[in-house]
Amino acid sequence: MAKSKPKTKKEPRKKLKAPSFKLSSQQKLVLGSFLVIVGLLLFIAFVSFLFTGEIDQSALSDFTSREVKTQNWLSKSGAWLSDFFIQRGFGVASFIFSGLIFLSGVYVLMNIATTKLRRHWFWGMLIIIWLSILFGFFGNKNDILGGVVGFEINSFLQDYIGKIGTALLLLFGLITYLAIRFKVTFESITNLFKSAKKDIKDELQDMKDDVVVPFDNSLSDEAEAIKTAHELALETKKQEPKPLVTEPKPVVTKPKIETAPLEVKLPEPEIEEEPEALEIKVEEVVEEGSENDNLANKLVEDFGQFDPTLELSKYQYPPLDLLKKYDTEGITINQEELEENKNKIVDTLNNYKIGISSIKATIGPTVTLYEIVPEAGIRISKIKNLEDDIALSLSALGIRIIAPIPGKGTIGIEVPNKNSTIVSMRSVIASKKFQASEMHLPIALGKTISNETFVVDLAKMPHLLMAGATGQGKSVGLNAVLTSLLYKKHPAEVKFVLVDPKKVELTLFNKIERHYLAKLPDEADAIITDNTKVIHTLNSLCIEMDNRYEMLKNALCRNIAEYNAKFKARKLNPNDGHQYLPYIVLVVDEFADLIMTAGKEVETPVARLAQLARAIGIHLIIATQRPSVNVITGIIKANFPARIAFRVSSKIDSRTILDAGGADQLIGRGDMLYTQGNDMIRIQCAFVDTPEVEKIVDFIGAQKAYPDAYLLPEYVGEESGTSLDIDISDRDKLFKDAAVVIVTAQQGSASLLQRKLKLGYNRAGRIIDQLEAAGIVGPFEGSKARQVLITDLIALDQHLENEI
Ligand SMILES: Nc1ncnc2c1ncn2[C@@H]1O[C@H](COP(=O)(O)OP(=O)(O)OP(=O)(O)O)[C@@H](O)[C@H]1O
Repeated sequence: MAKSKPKTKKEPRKKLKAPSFKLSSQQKLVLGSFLVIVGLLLFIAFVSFLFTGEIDQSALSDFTSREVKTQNWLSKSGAWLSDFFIQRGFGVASFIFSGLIFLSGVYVLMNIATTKLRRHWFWGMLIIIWLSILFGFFGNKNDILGGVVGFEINSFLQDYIGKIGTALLLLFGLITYLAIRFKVTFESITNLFKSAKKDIKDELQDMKDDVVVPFDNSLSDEAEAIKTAHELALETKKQEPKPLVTEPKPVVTKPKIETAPLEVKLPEPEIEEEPEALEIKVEEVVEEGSENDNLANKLVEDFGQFDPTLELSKYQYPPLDLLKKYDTEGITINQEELEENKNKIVDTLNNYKIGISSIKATIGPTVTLYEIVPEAGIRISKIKNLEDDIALSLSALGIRIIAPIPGKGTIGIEVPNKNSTIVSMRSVIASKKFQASEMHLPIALGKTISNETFVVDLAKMPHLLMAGATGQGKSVGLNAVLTSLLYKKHPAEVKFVLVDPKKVELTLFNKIERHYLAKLPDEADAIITDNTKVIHTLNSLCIEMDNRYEMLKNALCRNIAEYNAKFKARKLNPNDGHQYLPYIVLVVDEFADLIMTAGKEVETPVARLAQLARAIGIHLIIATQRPSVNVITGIIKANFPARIAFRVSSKIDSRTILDAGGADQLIGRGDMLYTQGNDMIRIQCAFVDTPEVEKIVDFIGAQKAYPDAYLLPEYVGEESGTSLDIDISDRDKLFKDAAVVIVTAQQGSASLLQRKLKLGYNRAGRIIDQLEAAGIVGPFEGSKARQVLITDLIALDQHLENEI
């Protein structure tokens, strides 16, 4: 008897529950609109009751008689319901009922899962009771504020704990509600007060500043300083409106250089939607309130968003002080030099009967740009052809003529400064532009001719080709790129794969192996110097790429940013093989060497990665000192739209890198041209020398690290591939390990193997087939994991022994 009781109790409950989850769309429409209307009717009746309740009192006793009329806007039913809920129930808090019923209707109509709704009802009811008691505390029995319930509970409480006790109990209820519902803590309240105090203080300070300095001359932002300089230049021009053909005066712009040391402040990494072209096609993600979403929301509510940096939460970004300040930093204006150059340019052009209507100079760190506006009727090509003549007359190397300067309507003549200044890494890292940038992979390359810090996003490039003759600043450039990323990205967010056939340039980075580097499993060194290992690494990256695509496809995401955002929002289950994906930056310091020795074996995976890897966060930086066509082949060039050229020895080399001349006219020592497909920008590369890099890696290396470098999937060369044969001797090396993983987890899925053993998709698939042949897992079952036929590890051992 006792046993049969729960059965009879459970069965009807199951039957009752089922239809509530399986309403057809039509039923949902009917039920949803019914609830919405009931909610609205109740609300109207309640509002009306506030005005007509008293008058209708007498009519309530004669509810059945049709003669008795009521004033409520919903007539008798309205009067009766309002009386029931408000007067005899919970007072004005009953309005919340109408809201809850209305909300329920909306949930049913919009097909939103009911978990959240249940929570609304639970908290709603508690608020109704609390409000009713609160209002009852101040009211009397017939008061509509608290209703009968509020009044009765109050009188009960006051009998036992008195008025003060009841008031304190109400306060306690409020605190409990805030603590549970909104996760309010004592700290958060004190912090709120503190920040409010600070805001007021700041506001007052701002007001003070506004009054004292109406125009701030000591602007720290370079861009603004330059703008001001231009404005001043314009003003000067206005004062001298007469354009002198024979004696044009240069208007000197004197950009202000930022010297104040800035503290490195890193904004929270933020994932943005990426609008770039994408390789994989996925179905539209249906943002419906599915059970998964609800679970994710609940997890986020309970534990907050997933924080990839948690494992190294105490990680400190390198401070700015590790970077050197240079004496030769800061632009000095040599008025004589400017005047002299201007005269020479004007004279040379005059010799060829080219008149100038105005000339203006902008002094950059290495070159000065003279912008000239020729007189009407002068052909631009005529000036362009005089490049060599102007260079001769100025007796200077590295003259470059930009005719016309895109978007400006002037012709630019770049003349190297006699004394060039160093652009320190420190100044670009400290710049507001870099600090405030919210790019995925920000790189501070250096300063432009107008002395603005030049910051680009590697994730948008999406790959970078760097070339230049030896000794012109390539290695410094690579270090600048790596340093920028180290200053801005947490070890959890980016990993480097460093290939250094020269064996000296990147060795320093060994110290941050367990923080920032990625390597092949079982490899002693993370920095790859051996050519065969480079091939393995490149192929391994291709496998990583395929794996990542698979993960993105399963997660219905188009790119890494979307995927990581979804993972952070706990919408992807790690048990399904999902994990937070760091960006991977592959740096090859001497590509020519690799191509010469390995040819196609290197070119093919590099081209494949370059073509496909952008969406899944693998970016390539390839440097070479031999920019010839057999190194930078067509297929490589086609996939590297972003290119940097340091000085090269011939126009042909310049054409190979940039598809245009110009790199042969640079002056070296970090003077470079950058292009991302269209315009070419002249930049002075930021200078960071080896001791500075050493200090940075020492600083990072001394901190707590991950147990190992980021492991790339293992690549098994073609020669060691296995067949699908049942032959035991042909099995994969990892067959036994895989069997253990599968039997332990009791889940026959290839993605489990991929994750646990760090394998590529194809290899994991092959092992699964071998496991099937060995009778360890069952046959393919579509989207479901295969059945595991061995129950535990002892049985597995026996099974394998019997095979031999
Ligand atoms: N941005 C820069 N600012 C000032 N000087 C620089 C800059 N870049 C390079 N130099 C100078 O040029 C020298 C050579 O630079 P770097 O070692 O980067 O050349 P490289 O192109 O890598 O040469 P190699 O190919 O032989 O390694 C540096 O030691 C430094 O003195």
